[in-house]
Amino acid sequence: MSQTITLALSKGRIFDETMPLLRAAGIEVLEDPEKSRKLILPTNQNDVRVVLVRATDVPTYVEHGGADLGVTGKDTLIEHGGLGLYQPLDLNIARCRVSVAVRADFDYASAVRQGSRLRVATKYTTIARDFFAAKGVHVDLIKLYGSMELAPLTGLADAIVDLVSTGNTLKANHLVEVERIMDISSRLVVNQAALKLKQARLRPLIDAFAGAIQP
Ligand SMILES: Nc1ncnc2c1ncn2[C@@H]1O[C@H](COP(=O)(O)OP(=O)(O)OP(=O)(O)O)[C@@H](O)[C@H]1O
Ligand SMILES: O=P(O)(O)OC[C@H]1O[C@H](OP(=O)(O)OP(=O)(O)O)[C@H](O)[C@@H]1O
Repeated sequence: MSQTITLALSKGRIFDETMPLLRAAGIEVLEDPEKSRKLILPTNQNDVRVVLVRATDVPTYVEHGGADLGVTGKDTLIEHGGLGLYQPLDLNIARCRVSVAVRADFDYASAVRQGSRLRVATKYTTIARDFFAAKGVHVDLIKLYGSMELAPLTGLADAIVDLVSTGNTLKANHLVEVERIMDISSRLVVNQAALKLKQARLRPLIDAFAGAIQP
């Protein structure tokens, strides 16, 4: 295993919110991912590079050693399963929640009370399955990869399970949040083999991240 450290990040909020933590570890990314088409970005440290991957692919890259470490949402981590990943830190960034939402004119409480079978569209099938199973609500899950808010508006589903932060997306689509399933933030994930083999470089990095986490 080479001694280069590879950090997997997704463009957008995870990249942006990870930058202050990297700076605390003395690392500056030398190119702006919004301006460059490069997928491997150099840093001011010769032995550290950042690879840009889809948010849902971060755990996969780290699990299989395509990256030594990465930053990923708890939502993504649960859906991935987290197998083979060391998860030393909750970075307290990209905070939001996973919720159930329905059309404002859909009576969710009485559907649940009456034991109706609910059609639920979501990208988060593991979280949704576990949540409704624990409540004893029967659901037909419809897997989507984005724009979940559209599903109740088009008759595809009765409800969605999706991320909510300000609530603006729900509001803009005339949906209401009816249950909060869990709070979400992003975690540092580390390849277990890399942690052993590159300890000398990774430990101080993890410690610097830990020291820079905002409450
Ligand atoms: N509105 C939000 N506010 C705060 N955090 C969020 C919000 N939306 C998503 N997140 C968090 O940021 C992570 C990355 O979200 P992002 O929107 O960048 O990727 P994505 O579009 O969900 O993933 P992919 O491109 O792989 O489908 C999510 O997994 C979640 O933990
Ligand atoms: O409650 P709000 O503050 O409106 O945030 C919630 C929205 O944020 C996320 O989408 P995002 O903006 O990341 O778009 P994307 O999933 O298409 O990347 C999520 O999928 C919701 O749609």
